[in-house]
Amino acid sequence: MNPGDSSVTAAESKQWLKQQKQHSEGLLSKGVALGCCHGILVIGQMALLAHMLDGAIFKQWGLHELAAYMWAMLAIILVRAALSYGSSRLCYRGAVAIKYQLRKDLLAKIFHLGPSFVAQKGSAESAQLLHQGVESLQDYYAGYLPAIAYCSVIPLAILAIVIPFDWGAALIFLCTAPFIPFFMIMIGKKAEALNHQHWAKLLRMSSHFLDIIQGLTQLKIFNASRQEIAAVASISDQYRRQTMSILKIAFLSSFFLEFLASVSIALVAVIMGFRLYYGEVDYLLALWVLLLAPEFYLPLRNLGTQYHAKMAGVSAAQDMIALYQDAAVSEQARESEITSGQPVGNENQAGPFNAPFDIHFDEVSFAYDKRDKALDKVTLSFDNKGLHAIVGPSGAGKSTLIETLMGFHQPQQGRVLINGVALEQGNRDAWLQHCGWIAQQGHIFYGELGFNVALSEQYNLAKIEQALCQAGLAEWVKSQPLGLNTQIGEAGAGLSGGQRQRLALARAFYHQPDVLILDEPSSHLDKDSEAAVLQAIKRYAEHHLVIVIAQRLHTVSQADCIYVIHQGRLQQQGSHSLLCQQPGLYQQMLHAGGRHE
Ligand SMILES: Nc1ncnc2c1ncn2[C@@H]1O[C@H](COP(=O)(O)OP(=O)(O)OP(=O)(O)O)[C@@H](O)[C@H]1O
Repeated sequence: MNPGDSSVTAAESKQWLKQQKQHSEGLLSKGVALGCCHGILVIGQMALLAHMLDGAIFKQWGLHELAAYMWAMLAIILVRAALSYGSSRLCYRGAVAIKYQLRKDLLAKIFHLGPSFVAQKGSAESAQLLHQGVESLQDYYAGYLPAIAYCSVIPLAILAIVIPFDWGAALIFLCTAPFIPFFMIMIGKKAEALNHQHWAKLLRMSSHFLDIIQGLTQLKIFNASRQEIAAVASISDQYRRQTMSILKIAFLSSFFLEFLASVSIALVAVIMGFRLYYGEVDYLLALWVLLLAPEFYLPLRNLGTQYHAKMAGVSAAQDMIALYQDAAVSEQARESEITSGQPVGNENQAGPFNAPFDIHFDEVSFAYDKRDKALDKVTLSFDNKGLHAIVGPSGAGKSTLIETLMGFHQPQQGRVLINGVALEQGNRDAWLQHCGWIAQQGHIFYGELGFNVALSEQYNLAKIEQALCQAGLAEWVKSQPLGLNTQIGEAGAGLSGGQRQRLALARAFYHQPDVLILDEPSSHLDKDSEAAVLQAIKRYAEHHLVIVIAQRLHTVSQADCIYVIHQGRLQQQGSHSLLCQQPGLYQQMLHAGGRHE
């Protein structure tokens, strides 16, 4: 799904945003309640002020008569200040609690949808949704939603109290108030569409920036940086123009709201002035109504200033809902597979998978969207331990086969059976807990070396040292002044290709997965280190299942079983010595020096 192409309507988005209030653990409601009390108390404060002015100006009161009112005034000001502080703080904390929960949920959904979803959507867009998208909800929950509540409570409270004293003044309030929300809705319609386009453009711009930063070296080498800078300038300019259009609407709407509010207050003042002149009301009442008039329009004016927070929140929420829907569809597909699938083997095993594992691909076919089959009726088995290798030319389907084994792709035909249970019938997350996967470019996280091996701040020192030793990295770590506390830069900056690969291997040895999958585990290593690492892998395979993807055939000559894949089909299988004697692709690859493009 492209951003901005979301099929989620604004109404659904608003409904969904309201439902998320439950994550604020009541903080938002308490904050709004305090805010309402703060707003309602203004009626008393203005009544006191009116009495004081009336007394001091028209009744010639001295300090003694005014003192009681002044103390009451001080008390009310202090109470209102405390209520205002408490309300803002609770609303802020409520919004933070909602954001925290949403980030957790969204991240869980992204994990559930897996790497293929992130690859399709774009990592920058996913990150932007998690960061900026969720962040834009802060003002929605802490600003816009309370403003809505104040609008429906405070003006009504003022009306309800003014009516018994002077229904005429209440009538003026009642007639002028609807102009403001009416005008806001008119402007909001136009601004809503613009805001959604603005959000979509922001997502595209983030993707573009990330692409450029990641490919900076390539762009420099191929002298393409100028075109890219021009492309970025053009996207940024479109974004700037869109931002200006939104700002124009925001300024215009603020101006009209202020204008309408000022005209309304002036109208109240003029009408009350005439009524006072003709003796319909006394000074005290006229003064009180006049002091209350700005307070009556204040929540409506505040709502106007919070309106952009609402639109930004609604736009971001549309993409979040789309993500939830994608996750729900994937979940449903999995559930329907479970209910419609024929139970295979022992049904009780369908829950958590238990080691040791026998893996069987039963006529598995899979094609990426509208592409030729990447896997075509593949039938093969991996025993519960030993070294197994998958070889084949580039684009043969080796990675797809492994990703299907890890449940990232659902076969369109056939099944992957783990201990006799179809993978889609069990819990994929439980299965993944038993797998360790070292991709060709194993990801190295920003952080300390020890963390990068254990993927946790708390680690077992002896285990980590053993893992580093197995991966041939122990000597290098010892030579570092900070040892395991050595800081590693983003994506392994500061490490050579070989060190990164060994670090990723050490991670696998530390975690001791039952099924270890390695993609070209020695591609960045020199001959001596390669032999040592292959030896360590072979030793690991004595008690675990290890599956190695390789194009360099000498790295798999010791494998217990080699599977040769070509154009998504299993072409040959057997030991190195057997395949060497068999005419076929393996022989051709051997003669071509291990590679076959
Ligand atoms: N995300 C994707 N979307 C569409 N097609 C894909 C995608 N990933 C792979 N393919 C296609 O599926 C086929 C198998 O790809 P795969 O990556 O599994 O091959 P491979 O054997 O691992 O290649 P290599 O050794 O070069 O990594 C190829 O034709 C490839 O173009």
